[in-house]
Amino acid sequence: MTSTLTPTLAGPDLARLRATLELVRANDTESVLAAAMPSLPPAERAALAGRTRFAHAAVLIFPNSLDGLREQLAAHGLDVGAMTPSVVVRDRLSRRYGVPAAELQVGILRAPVTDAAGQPRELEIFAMATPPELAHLAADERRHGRENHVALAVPEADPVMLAGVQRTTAAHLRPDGGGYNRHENCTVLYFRDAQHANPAFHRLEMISTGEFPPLLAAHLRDSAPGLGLLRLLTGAWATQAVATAVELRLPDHLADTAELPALAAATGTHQDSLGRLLRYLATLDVVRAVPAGYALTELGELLRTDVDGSMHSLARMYGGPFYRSFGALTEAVRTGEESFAKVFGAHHFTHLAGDPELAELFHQSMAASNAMFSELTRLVDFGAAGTVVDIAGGNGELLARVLTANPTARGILFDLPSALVTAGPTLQPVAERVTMVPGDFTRTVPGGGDVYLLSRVLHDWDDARCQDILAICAAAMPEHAELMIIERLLPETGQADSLAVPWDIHMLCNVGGCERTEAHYRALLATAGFELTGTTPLPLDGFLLRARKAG
Ligand SMILES: C[S@@+](CC[C@H](N)C(=O)[O-])C[C@H]1O[C@@H](n2cnc3c(N)ncnc32)[C@H](O)[C@@H]1O
Repeated sequence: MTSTLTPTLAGPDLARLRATLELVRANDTESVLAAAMPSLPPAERAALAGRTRFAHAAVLIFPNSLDGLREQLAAHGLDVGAMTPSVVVRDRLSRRYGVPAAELQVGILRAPVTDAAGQPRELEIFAMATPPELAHLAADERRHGRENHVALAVPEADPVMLAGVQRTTAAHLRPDGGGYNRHENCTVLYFRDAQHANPAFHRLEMISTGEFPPLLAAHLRDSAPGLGLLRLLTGAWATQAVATAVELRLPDHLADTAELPALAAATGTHQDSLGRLLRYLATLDVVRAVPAGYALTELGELLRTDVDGSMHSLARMYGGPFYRSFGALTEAVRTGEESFAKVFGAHHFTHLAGDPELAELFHQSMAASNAMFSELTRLVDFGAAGTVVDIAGGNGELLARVLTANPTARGILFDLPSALVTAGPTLQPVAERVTMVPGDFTRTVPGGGDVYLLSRVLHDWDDARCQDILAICAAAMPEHAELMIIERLLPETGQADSLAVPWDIHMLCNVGGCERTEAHYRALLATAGFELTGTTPLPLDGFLLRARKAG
């Protein structure tokens, strides 16, 4: 049945059409990318612009009828081609509003547009015939602009290039479905930023000639609502799977055999269950499947007990005591007091003092980040230092490295007695040049040193305690001595992806301390009469902060 209605274009739709037309005229590929993904770094934006081309911007309008719409649009200066039916937008509207698809009539019209630089682009117009009973749908869509999008063509897509384009985009926008259009032989990937301030950029469409089945399947999988959340919610399972593997010394045994029966025998485990654990560990990139069974990945190698930089103690701490205290994180956030003390009945270091085995495990686990220490000894020449005093130096891992790299330097390891008893094996190769001094840094620290190290100590404490520790160091340090602090630094602005951010929560939960920005440390140092003289990055998001007494 043909409608005899003359379509009327509502004022708001005309305004939205004009705004979209203006957007097409005013933009090029780079500016569309900049607007759609403001957090995309300029170098990546330029690379993406080199592989894509701004093709069109789209808007959905709501005339009362689709018949004669071309003529209506022409009367408003929009020269559109023939209308084709839209299945994708119709089905999305049908699902969104619970209206049977058969009751919705949606067409696509395209108007060629030339941008300011003379480049050919298009205005894509989706039009839904809107009888009065669908007016609510039109009002809601106009308000939220959910079907607005900008489209980029990927002219010479190949599987590797398109995977890079997809990954780069997905780091800034959420994958939001897509499909392969057999008639036009093109693959379309949708991305979404529902919070974008400009509704025109709520959706981004990437159109590539050709069919890319594995890539499209992965994109559709990532598009499922809740997938990211499921990954977050199962993070604890990953922690426990790794901790269990380490508890069973599985990484050590995997260094000898790949076969499941032999692994089950060596670890004293139920073979089928061990197989299931290994299959899960493979998805976490800790092991990989090989013809005979499983082998360690590069990451898994770090969980062996006999490798330099082993993280096996850290896995036991994070899957053990710290796992239990994280279970009470809500309490820490509620009160601002560390949950470790609630769970174990005493502050972290008091608890360790009464449990030598746990103290040993903790100090070994601190050594898991010794990549920071190797870089420090590479960056700093301690040759002329004379005496290096490591304040709260734990089991001596850092001091041993400093003295090994600087054969003329001498060292003092200062820490609580419970820590010093764990230091013997670590310091053994440099034992002749080291003095161990037990003590409490809230009372005194050794004087007469040339370099004072404070590695990962200040983040254990609140500002008031840090000021005390720094003041006690200042009082003990000769005028010429240098203070070297190793800490992670919170980003000064924004949400930069720094390990300091999760570790700040770790500090809240386990010791009642916090991570800080560089400015925060500068201010703390100033209260004790120190001047920050330099900040140098170290591996694992660590930093070396160098300070001297202000003149
Ligand atoms: C996080 S660990 C850092 C260890 C080492 N500096 C490192 O970077 O691996 C903190 C150290 O502070 C020590 N500590 C805690 N309270 C102390 C106190 N009151 N006096 C001296 N050392 C203390 C602990 O024993 C522990 O070795």
